[in-house]
This record gives sequence, structure tokens and C-alpha cells, in this order.
Amino acid sequence: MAARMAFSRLTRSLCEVGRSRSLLLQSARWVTSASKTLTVTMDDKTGIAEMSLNRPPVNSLSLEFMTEINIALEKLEHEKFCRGVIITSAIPKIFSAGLDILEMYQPKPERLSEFWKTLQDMWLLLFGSRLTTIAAINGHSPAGGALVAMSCDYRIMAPGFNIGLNETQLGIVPPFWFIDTMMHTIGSRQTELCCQKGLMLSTEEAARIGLVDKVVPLDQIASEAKAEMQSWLKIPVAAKLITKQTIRAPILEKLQTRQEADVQNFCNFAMKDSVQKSLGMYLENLKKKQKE
Ligand SMILES: CC/C=C\C/C=C\C/C=C\C=C\CC(=O)SCCNC(=O)CCNC(=O)[C@H](O)C(C)(C)COP(=O)(O)OP(=O)(O)OC[C@H]1O[C@@H](n2cnc3c(N)ncnc32)[C@H](O)[C@@H]1OP(=O)(O)O
Repeated sequence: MAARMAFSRLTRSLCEVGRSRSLLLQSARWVTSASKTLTVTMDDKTGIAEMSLNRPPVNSLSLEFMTEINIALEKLEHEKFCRGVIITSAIPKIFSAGLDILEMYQPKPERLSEFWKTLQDMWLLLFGSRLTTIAAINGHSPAGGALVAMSCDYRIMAPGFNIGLNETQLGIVPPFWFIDTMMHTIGSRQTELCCQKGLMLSTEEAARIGLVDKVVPLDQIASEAKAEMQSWLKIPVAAKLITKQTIRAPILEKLQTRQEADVQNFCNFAMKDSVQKSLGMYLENLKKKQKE
């Protein structure tokens, strides 16, 4: 329901021009939200916002972190001066490690469903955004991290990192809308290859199949993202947005019409003994890896 409301707000957003300007908006570059884990700044002159993820150690997506991201995305969506957002990471070498596995391992059922709903909302907001969205991928980006990147309009990635939907490697199934997002990005054959094998691709491999649009050195990724954004912002806004909505609406609607069922499916699946066992072993391996 919340996501459905979010979506209808998004589709109305093009017409929303009469809103009052935020009181925070006094200088050219302003901070729209800043917490320990998320910083969002907006350049008043260009209308370009930057959202920087900063949840150590690996920007894993917990319930609270995603709630924060969703609030920030909604705020930008409704800020009429904002035209685009660049999503990046403040954590060296990691864009996002994807979903916080601790949220899925031995969870409390109520929190688990809340967690999944919040993830759905994040995807609906980002994939359905009226804004031009660019992922500046400055680190590894597995699973949910790849989902965030793939939900954007454009991806720029620095060499030396990996990206992909690796769920099957954890013994879990990528949700249908993760798969849909990847199919939208790279087509169904490449998606099948990547998802069945749970491939984590190098930046160069990802660029070869179109999972990443541009490869640039790490120290140029921020400036390149801004330059790319400027080129997107030159396109007439209504034409660009309607085109985006035409392409993305059926993909969004597929989840919107079965959000509740998807939460239920996920919770049933995640609570299975076999899945809990796989997640437990995976977490143990992650910790072991650190000691080696
Ligand atoms: C019927 C079907 C219906 C519905 C569908 C059902 C199910 C679908 C379910 C789920 C979909 C899930 C999508 C996901 O996003 S799952 C998460 C996948 N992510 C990963 O596999 C990434 C794992 N992490 C890594 O590969 C690495 O950590 C790294 C490359 C990101 C970074 O490597 P580093 O060497 O720099 O750091 P580490 O030493 O490995 O890690 C530091 C620290 O962080 C902990 N950690 C890492 N990743 C996660 C995570 N995703 N969640 C929680 N914690 C994580 C790691 O354990 C270390 O912790 P300690 O310091 O040892 O405590």
C-alpha cells in the first residue's frame, strides 16, 4: 500500500511545481539530510543531488538504513529544484554489500516482513524515480548493491571491483523483481547466465555485457558522474521522463500488484530451515575469510 502510494506520487511528480522551497535551501550547495550513515547534498545551481552511503563496514542494507534512504529519496523526489541524483559510497572499496544478511538470519518474523517491504519501497522509489539517477560505483556491489545500481538510469564504475546478483551462491533465489531489473538492463540471456550461476563480474566484464555503462578510474568517478548527469539534464525533461515511465511502468506494476504476496513468499522462503542453514554457513565463511 505504502509503495503504491509512493508510485502514484511519483507519477504525479512532474506536475508538482508549486511547492515551497525548503528552508534549508539558502546556499548553492546544501545538505538535505545528514546522518552518520547517509549524506545527501544538493547543488542549487545545477539541481544535482548526491547521496553518499556510509554504513560501515560494508554499506549493508538494514531496515533502518533503507528507511533512511527511502526518506531521502522521497524528499528529493518532491523537491522541485532537484533534477538528478548521483548515488555513491563513502566507504572505500565498497559500494554496497547488498542486503544485511543479519536481517535474514534467525530473524523476528515481524521485523523480517518490515525489512522486505522497506526493500520493495526502496526499489519502487528508485526504479520509478522522476529524477535522472546515476550510480557512481566506487566499490564492490553484490546482490542488493547491484540492484541499487541497476535501478539507476546510468552506471559508471571504477576498475578493480565486482558486481552481480550472487544470490544462488548463498543458496537463495533472486526475487523476481531483482531478475526483472537485470533483464531490463542486460536482456534475458545474459541475466539467465549471470543469475543462475550467481556471477560476480569484474568491472570490465560488466561493461562488456552492458551491466555497467562506463568504466572510469576511481579518482575520476565523481567528476565523470557529474559530467554525465549534465548531459542527461540537457534532454527535455517531460520527453525523457515519459519515455522512462513508458519503459519502466510494466516492470514496476508487476511488483506493485503482488507486493503483499512477495513479502509472504520471501518470509516463508527465508524462514525455511535449509535457507537459514545456508545463510548461517555463508555468514560464517564471511567471518572466516577475515581471519585468513
Ligand atoms: C520464493 C522466493 C521468494 C522470495 C525470494 C527469496 C529470497 C531472496 C532473498 C534474498 C535476496 C538477497 C539479496 C542480497 O543482497 S543478500 C546479500 C548478498 N551480499 C553478499 O553476498 C556480500 C557478502 N560480502 C562480501 O562479499 C564482502 O564482504 C565484500 C566484497 C562486500 C567486502 O569484502 P571485505 O573483504 O572488504 O569485507 P569483509 O571482511 O568480507 O566484511 C566485513 C564485515 O562485514 C560483514 N558483511 C559483509 N557483507 C555483509 C552483508 N551483506 N550483510 C551483513 N554483514 C556483511 C562481514 O561478515 C564482516 O563482518 P565482521 O567484521 O566479521 O563482523
